[in-house]
Amino acid sequence: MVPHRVPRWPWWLFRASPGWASWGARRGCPSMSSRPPEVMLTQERYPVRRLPFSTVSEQDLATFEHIMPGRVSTDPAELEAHNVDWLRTVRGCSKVLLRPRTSEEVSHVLRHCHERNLAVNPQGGNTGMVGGSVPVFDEIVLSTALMNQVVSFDDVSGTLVCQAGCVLEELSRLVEERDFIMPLDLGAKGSCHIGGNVATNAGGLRFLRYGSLHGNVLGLEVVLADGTVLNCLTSLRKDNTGYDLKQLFIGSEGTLGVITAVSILCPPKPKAVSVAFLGCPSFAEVLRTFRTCKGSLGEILSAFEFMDATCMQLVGRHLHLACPVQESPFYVLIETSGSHAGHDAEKLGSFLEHALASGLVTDGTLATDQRRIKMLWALRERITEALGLDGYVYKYDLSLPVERLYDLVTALRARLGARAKHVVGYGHLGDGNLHLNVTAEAFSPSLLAALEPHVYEWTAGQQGSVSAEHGVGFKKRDVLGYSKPPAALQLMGQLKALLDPKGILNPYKTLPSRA
Ligand SMILES: O=C(O)CC[C@@H](O)C(=O)O
Ligand SMILES: [Zn+2]
Repeated sequence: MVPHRVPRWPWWLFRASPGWASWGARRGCPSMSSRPPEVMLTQERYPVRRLPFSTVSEQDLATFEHIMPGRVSTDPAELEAHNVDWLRTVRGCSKVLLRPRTSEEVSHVLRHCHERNLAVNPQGGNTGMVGGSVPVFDEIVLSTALMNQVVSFDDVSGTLVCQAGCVLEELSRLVEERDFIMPLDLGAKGSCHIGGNVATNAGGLRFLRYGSLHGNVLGLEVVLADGTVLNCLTSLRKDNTGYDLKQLFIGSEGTLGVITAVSILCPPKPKAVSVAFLGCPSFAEVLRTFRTCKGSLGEILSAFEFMDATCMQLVGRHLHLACPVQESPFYVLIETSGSHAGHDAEKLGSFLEHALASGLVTDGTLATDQRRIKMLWALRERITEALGLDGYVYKYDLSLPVERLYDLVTALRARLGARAKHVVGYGHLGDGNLHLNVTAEAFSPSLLAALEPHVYEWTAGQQGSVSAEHGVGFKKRDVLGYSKPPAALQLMGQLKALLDPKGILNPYKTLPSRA
């Protein structure tokens, strides 16, 4: 059985400054008695200027109402949740929320916005990490929430075709009932939309086994800035007819077009899943364990995650999750997924025996039933949540050579000393992806100055990437130069100008501000 993991980000546990719990920002939020301080407006915290877009007039509202009767909102209370990111770090001041149901409606909206020079912020589940899904100023929020129809599922090929607003967890349930799984899984699956996943090229926990959405997405329907509907919603495995245009929109964060439907390839559901949670005496041993594990487990290895001792302490302190093995400097979570329980158990058993005997790991526990698998995954998946309860969090999502993955964490601890509350490293080691998080009592410009550009310079020194899987959004747009050459950035700007000449789609995101 595929483990059922934490269903959605527990948004209410996050805080943007110490001393208060986040309030009312997301769907399904419980009512809380005291209202927390508002998140600072992005335009106040960051040096960003509004571009000369038009502002929405009564006439525009009437046009939208005509396009989608009853699905145009100007209610400030309703807009609040769409203006603030789930980490409660950025906030726009949009006055209009549109909820189309069809790509035709999206097309009519964009045609009108293009003519009128109105900026638009496409929004899925608003679960992003880099401020890409909320307006910076007063961009119109174009939500995919009501575009939630499954079009078809082919249980021979495993191809799912659905609208962009389908929630990942609901799609997972649907395909699992038919003995398939979604090729991606994220902690945010209870809220995130498949269109948002594709627009941000979300990575997640199944990347090691099934690869990126650039490989799993077979086709897309996209509405361009001028309202043109680009129907590339093919379900073909092979289609070598010139430029693979859909790839342009995967990871473009709604800056080149609005994804309205997706055709995606789902792998067969593994018949046997096991999870081993192991303690390692040092990072060198974590690396050796990874190497050995790849060699011994081969095709059944489906995840190799790691976390350091501080992460474990924080999930213990803030979430009361108990460490299932002896305390260790590092922990790894290894998942296997295969088609034959006996065969997988034999392979995993001999790998674990070897790892323990040779001192690669000092202690470990193995789960094969769904309840324990879920428990072990929670230790890794809920680190973000524990960090959110620790204070203000500075987040870095880096791609690095796996041998150097932890060096920056150690170096930063020495560099920051008592200025940081905690410096932790965890992530998708199997993908060379480090989540470096630094917590502090509150946001401080001087701590930020100690972190940036140092973290980015260090990453560039390793030929790494400043965004492995979280994307660029608003927060990382001015550090792209650390990972991309000027000619690549120039070409990105040219593509943007070609597809969205007025720059109305998700402005202030993805492209450098001085492009
Ligand atoms: O909070 C983070 O920095 C990472 C979140 C997510 O990508 C994860 O892998 O847990
Ligand atoms: Zn991650």
